[in-house]
Amino acid sequence: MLLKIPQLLTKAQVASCKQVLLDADWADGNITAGYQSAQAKHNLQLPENSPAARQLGDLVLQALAQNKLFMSAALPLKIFPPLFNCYQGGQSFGVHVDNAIRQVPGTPVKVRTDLSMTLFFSEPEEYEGGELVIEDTYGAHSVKLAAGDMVLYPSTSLHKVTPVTRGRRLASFFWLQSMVASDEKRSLLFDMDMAIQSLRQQLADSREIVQLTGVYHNLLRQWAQT
Ligand SMILES: O=C(O)CCC(=O)C(=O)O
Ligand SMILES: [Fe+2]
Repeated sequence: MLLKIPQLLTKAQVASCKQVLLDADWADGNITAGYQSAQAKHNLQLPENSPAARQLGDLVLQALAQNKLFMSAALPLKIFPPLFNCYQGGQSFGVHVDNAIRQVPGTPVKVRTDLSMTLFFSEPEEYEGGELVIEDTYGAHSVKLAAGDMVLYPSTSLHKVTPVTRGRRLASFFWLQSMVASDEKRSLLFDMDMAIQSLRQQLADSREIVQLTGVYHNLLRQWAQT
């Protein structure tokens, strides 16, 4: 599932995050790249355990926890602490696939990457290029969102970031392990949850809605790992 989460952060939150990002010390993006992606990755990144990364990462995690659309679509089990990147002066990230397993730095915790996220901090008009291009069986999808918006996509997809030829593209990127590993099953649960919520707005809680809610939870019970 390729999904936009609009306005995960308010414009005021984006502005204060950007200030922290602009004052931070950046490193070469290859610090977290795997063997294949290191050849393709040309950008800057905040060191994983830098105070700026952890402060902003916590803010992003709090916003995610409060976002119903994200929770319903992702059904998160473990979220990798958000990382932050910057592309400028022609920098890009060639086509790659994200590593299947990532260890949370300084801990024994391993996260299987089911979903990948990019949260945009720069407005589209602030830079030229910098599209996140995600491939699926239907073709290539070019994503460039307003600051504060986030995209969620299956970590199994090949993807790339096109060269930033003007301005600067600041973003947060991270991964999560879902309670439901299968993208297909998770998408079914998401569709069902959206339909039930919409029905509930139109009709009073009828027996049928309660029954459908029961089916949702019974499927989740069968498919989820906790
Ligand atoms: O910058 C982005 O939008 C994506 C970054 C990415 O694909 C990665 O770091 O693996
Ligand atoms: Fe990636």
